[in-house]
Amino acid sequence: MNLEPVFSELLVSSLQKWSERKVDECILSISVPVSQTDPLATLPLIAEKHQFRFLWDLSPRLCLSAGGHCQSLDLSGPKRFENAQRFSDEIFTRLIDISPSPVFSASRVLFSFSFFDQIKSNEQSIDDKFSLQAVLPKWQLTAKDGLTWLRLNSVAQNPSDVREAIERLWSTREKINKSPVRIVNDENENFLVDNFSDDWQSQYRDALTKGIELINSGDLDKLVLATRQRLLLRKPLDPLHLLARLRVQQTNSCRFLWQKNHDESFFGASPERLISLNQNQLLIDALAGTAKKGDDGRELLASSKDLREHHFVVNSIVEQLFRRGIKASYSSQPKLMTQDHLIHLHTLIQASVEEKSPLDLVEALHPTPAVAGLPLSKSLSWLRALEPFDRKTYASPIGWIDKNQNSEFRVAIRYGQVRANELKLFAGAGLVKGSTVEGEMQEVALKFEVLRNQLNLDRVNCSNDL
Ligand SMILES: C=C(O[C@@H]1C=C(C(=O)O)C=C[C@H]1O)C(=O)O
Repeated sequence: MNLEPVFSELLVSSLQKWSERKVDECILSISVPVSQTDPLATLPLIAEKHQFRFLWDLSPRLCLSAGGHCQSLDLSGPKRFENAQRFSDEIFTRLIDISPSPVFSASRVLFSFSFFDQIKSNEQSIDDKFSLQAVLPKWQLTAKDGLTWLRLNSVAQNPSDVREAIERLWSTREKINKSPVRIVNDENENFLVDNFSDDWQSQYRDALTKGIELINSGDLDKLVLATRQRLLLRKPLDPLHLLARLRVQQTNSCRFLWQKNHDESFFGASPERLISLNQNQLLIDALAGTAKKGDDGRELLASSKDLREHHFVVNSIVEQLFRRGIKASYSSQPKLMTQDHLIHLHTLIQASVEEKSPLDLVEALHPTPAVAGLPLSKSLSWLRALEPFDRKTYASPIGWIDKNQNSEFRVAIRYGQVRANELKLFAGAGLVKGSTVEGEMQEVALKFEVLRNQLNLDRVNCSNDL
């Protein structure tokens, strides 16, 4: 593969491929190598005036950032996974990939689902009511193994659209090549918090008490109740600074960002793969059972309550796969996974799949009992009743599908929602037989504390009246 592109050659081959197009509204997807750069640090340059920004950061492995919409779909309702798959399939039939590029830099459709298929009506704002957002980004920057590729997706209806796309790609490539490698480094920056409220505690305590009653009476086997902590920041927050910190603090996770516009975004550092599909290899993380890192997890591995909580998740995932004709393999004993100050029970579930569409799998698995409960539909009704807010995209699938149908979706946990200078952190804990209100309060308080520390959120004043 010749890595150094030549403008005139790119133009000629693009016009040639465009002239062979099979659909009128084709999408040109053109990619070129750029000098090594950090997609996180360079995201403001590619996103420029575009509102939409996305980050998927597994660096030092894959790191991908994206900005702007080439094509997008927002919708709500029970058929959202099917419609999302159709959207993605249609995009890739219209897409003409111009230049050969490494597999890791393939064009991707990006997806964010909300937890429920309808957002609670009292929490909807005009642009906050969708349970699926799908985007083929205008710009995509992908880095892996010391290589970085820039990609532009653009609808081309006539030859001048083709030329214009190549010129834009070329000038952005030059900007990136000329700009020094800027790593966002905010090691020492504190994000000052004017106010943060501990008022989640009393409401959460009540919800936990009711949840434990439901478990003890045998109505439910498991229920994962979540709560949120609201923080008011000194100044509006640029989530990229938070993500740069999470990259240092949460190495064992995928850092993600979905920024709808300048004011509104959500981000997080998820240790939990809902699915990863690479060729025919399917990988899933079952993650449930949490302790503070301290005794190297010996207590956690011996805790019958945590093991039960964990096995509910493993069994449910394996059963969902089996129903779809997929035979999974996994070890019968969980291992430990550490994430900064937290330690979890973890089982890697693997399978070979043939011709499965990624979003069929996401639909089958979301939400797992790691973030909802068992039996599923009863636990979802109880979550609606006991959580006095809408989860929106917390604990929901976020991810991508590439043009080869490779795909990865994470469960959006260790998560915050940003709106101007308000930040809401979300965390949840799983209840099973043997859970106590105090134990689960502590688990969630610990999750909040870890996240606040990682983000360097320093409290200036304390008040309970947010
Ligand atoms: C729901 C969350 O985490 C989930 C719940 C866990 C538990 O209850 O032990 C552990 C990992 C996650 O699957 C969260 O962190 O918000």
